[in-house]
Amino acid sequence: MWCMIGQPKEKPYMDHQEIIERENQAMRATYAQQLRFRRYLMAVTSYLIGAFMVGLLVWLGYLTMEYYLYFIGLMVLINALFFVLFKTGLNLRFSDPSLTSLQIVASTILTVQISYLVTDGRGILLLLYLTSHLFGVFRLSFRQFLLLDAFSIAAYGLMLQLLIQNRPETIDINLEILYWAALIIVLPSFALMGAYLNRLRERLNERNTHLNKALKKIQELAVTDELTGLHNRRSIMSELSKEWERTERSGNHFCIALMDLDLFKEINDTYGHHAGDTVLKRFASLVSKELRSPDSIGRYGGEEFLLIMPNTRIIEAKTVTERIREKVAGYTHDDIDQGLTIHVSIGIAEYQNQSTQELLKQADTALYESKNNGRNRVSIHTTHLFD
Ligand SMILES: Nc1nc2c(ncn2[C@@H]2O[C@H](COP(=O)(O)OP(=O)(O)OP(=O)(O)O)[C@@H](O)[C@H]2O)c(=O)[nH]1
Repeated sequence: MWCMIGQPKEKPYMDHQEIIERENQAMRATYAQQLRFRRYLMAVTSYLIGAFMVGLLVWLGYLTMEYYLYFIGLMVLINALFFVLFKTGLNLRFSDPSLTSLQIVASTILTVQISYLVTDGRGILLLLYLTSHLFGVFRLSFRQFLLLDAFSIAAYGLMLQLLIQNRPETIDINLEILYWAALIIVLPSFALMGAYLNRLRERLNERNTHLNKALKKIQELAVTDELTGLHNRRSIMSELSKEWERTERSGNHFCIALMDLDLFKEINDTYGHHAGDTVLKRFASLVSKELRSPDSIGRYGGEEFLLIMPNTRIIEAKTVTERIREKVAGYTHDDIDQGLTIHVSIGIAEYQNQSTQELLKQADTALYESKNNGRNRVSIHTTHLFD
């Protein structure tokens, strides 16, 4: 959001940019949640592959059907739990809403149990540890990864200890230690890969933030008058079109005012261009302070400004612009010259179903009248008003 001079800091309504920004945020949040759910579905797929592999062990006679059903039951339970967490949005209450660590812990516990229950073919189950840890590569920090690795290695170690204690005759101890050593070696390498991907992701995020900032700045520059900080001509004309469309739909009223600094050329000629610029900036600031939040003001030309007053009848517009005129006239630019005052001539017109061009022309005619009648005054364009 860019900041126009004189716009109140806290607005009682959301403007167009704020609405867009909020919509974007909501869209990003929805997209992130969809992405998490897609990753969860990937995890479900890897569970199914796991179920198939364990099924092969059953077929080979290394695991009883009873234990296999226990494995399938637990697998369904775990996945149903995560499904509910993602679908109800409860996952958003966790510090990591992707629940990556939790999912890896759950699948590790399941795999360790099956590793304990099989009578042979334990080596194939090592692949399940690796696939579950693969998911962490996308998400976890190096530290989180190491913690998970430590957990998995310790769980496997504990399982091994129980095997040695309870069924030493069914295992080849050297081979089992070799499996464990493989885990100890391979899992930390995943952590390194994860850390590398994390760094890449961070760099990408930084670059994105940078680009977003640059884009905002460009958008800001595209609509802002550099000198005064008000809307530039293109932007205020676009505001006028929007107000015209809004009012046409709602059947409400709005007014515009063209404001032109009086004898401004003399300021430039007498005090220099820099002093002229200072006066323009000050004028912008003075006027902005007098406006209500729905009003918009922009620099229409060199020392000419266009004010749009939504939901306003001509009598109210007259009151507002008279107040502006008085404020401007009452300000002394002592830093330029002791007691120096600048005046503004104003022409106002009310929307009466005419086109924006016609409306501008009417305000301009009224402004011309103010100039002709001695300047420092507000004139109303009255044609059509009482039709
Ligand atoms: N300092 C400065 N002067 C500007 C800028 N844009 C326009 N001007 C000057 O504004 C002056 C406008 O002069 P005129 O159009 O003759 O109008 P005026 O002197 O205000 O006389 P009236 O409008 O009849 O009261 C010109 O001298 C322009 O050079 C600007 O950005 N900075």
